[in-house]
Amino acid sequence: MNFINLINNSILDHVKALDCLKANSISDINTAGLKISNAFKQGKKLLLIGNGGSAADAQHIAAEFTGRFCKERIALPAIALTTDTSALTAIGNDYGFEQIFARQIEALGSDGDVLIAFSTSGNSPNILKAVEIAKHKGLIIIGMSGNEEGKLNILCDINININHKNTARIQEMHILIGHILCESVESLF
Ligand SMILES: O=C(CO)[C@@H](O)[C@H](O)[C@H](O)[C@H](O)COP(=O)(O)O
Ligand SMILES: [Zn+2]
Repeated sequence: MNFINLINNSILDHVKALDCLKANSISDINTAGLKISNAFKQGKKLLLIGNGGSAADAQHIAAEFTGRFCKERIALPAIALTTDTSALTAIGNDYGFEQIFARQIEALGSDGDVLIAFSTSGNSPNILKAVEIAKHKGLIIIGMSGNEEGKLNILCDINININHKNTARIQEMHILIGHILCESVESLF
């Protein structure tokens, strides 16, 4: 008994997801980096949302901007809306789980801010509600998804879609894209 087959299959699957990213998303990642840089240069901020592993991705990328990624530069304003347990539990309890991000965006989002919405299914109701209100408030929406048929795809200004069946592999591409965005934006500050 060993895990060798599982390990080989996971690596092969990861490479397939990487090929898909390379073939389809380079221009969109470039546009996303420029939009985030321009927003920061205009004094706007970046908000990030996601569920489960993608909540961790949202926090991870926000921290790269407020802290630093590869070089010394000014602190950049990025906030993950996945971290405030009081807000998440109060909004979830009083308005429903679908509203946990939407309500925070209503409170904190402004015209010209950027929202990164991570959702591997592209169909999580709390993500879709958040994107709806963000659109209404004039935020620029970058969707990171993984299901060609997800509803998120058509709601975003920039849609970075990893066409793959496996949630973990999609998330691995999302964190790579997140790091590339950090390095691209950081190079301009
Ligand atoms: O990390 C993982 C799987 O790798 C899970 O926690 C996963 O993020 C959760 O099932 C999420 O609820 C999935 O949501 P979404 O990506 O479809 O919006
Ligand atoms: Zn996971």
